Amino acid sequence: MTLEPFGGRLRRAMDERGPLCVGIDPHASLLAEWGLNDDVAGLERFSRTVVEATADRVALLKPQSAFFERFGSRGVAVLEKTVQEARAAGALVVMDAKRGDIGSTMAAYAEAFLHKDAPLFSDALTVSPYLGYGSLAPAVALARESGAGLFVLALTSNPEGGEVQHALRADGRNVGATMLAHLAAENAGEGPLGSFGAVVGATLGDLSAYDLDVNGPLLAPGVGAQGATPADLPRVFGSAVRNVVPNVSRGVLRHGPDTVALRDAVERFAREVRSAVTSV
Ligand SMILES: O=c1ccn([C@@H]2O[C@H](COP(=O)(O)O)[C@@H](O)[C@H]2O)c(=O)[nH]1
Repeated sequence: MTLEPFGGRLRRAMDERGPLCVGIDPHASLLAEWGLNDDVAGLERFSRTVVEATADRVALLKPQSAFFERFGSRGVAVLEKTVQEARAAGALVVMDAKRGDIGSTMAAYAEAFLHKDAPLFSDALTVSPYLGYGSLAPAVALARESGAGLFVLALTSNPEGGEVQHALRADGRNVGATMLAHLAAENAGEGPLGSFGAVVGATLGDLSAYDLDVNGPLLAPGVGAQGATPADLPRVFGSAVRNVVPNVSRGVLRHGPDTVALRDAVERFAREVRSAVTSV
């Protein structure tokens, strides 16, 4: 069965549930805070708890692959289960694996995450365009075929990102802006929202120098532990805020393992994001 394109599914989820992405980032320190061992059983309990507490109420869940890969093949097995259970419970899943390579290898990464029969199939995948945007072509093609989406690292939330993303090209445009322009071209004519989004940090301050209107979603990490707040979103994103899905990982996860406390934290962020977005 072919899925409806990711952009349409995400738009609906954002409208119905509110535009919030909760990260599943099983840091060793969080496992300890939750009273869990830093092992595969702890990883599994942590991830299942987050899915049970949140998957029926948030638009997007974002497992951070690194924290699962840390445990080798058994960690990846937990990641597979986490994705499948989150999707079965009604959330869209963006796999945060930030893959990027030459085109022929990128095709294999795409098969791993975006082929509809892959064990790790996810509704969307984060990808790095820093081997050249064109190197992502196999992932774009397979995402279109499967009804999945991509989130391309354009302007990341970390302060070190600027040395690459703010670098000026010969035409005077910077690298981050160039990635946004590629995405606008990818999403041209798509509705209600294109499936090819950008990662743009909520921590970056005023982005009015950029054309953020890529007709696709803007995944905005940085809210919570990295210091940005929902109230910052209109100032950072301007009118593009209507397509922003802020990500919160540690800001929610630190309220676990109690399910009610996790849900309360999600509701609080969701309410604040809704009110910030509708103020524009
Ligand atoms: O620019 C980026 C891209 C991805 N991330 C990821 O988002 C979460 C943020 O976690 P917090 O605990 O809310 O800080 C994490 O998985 C990062 O790898 C990002 O922060 N910035």
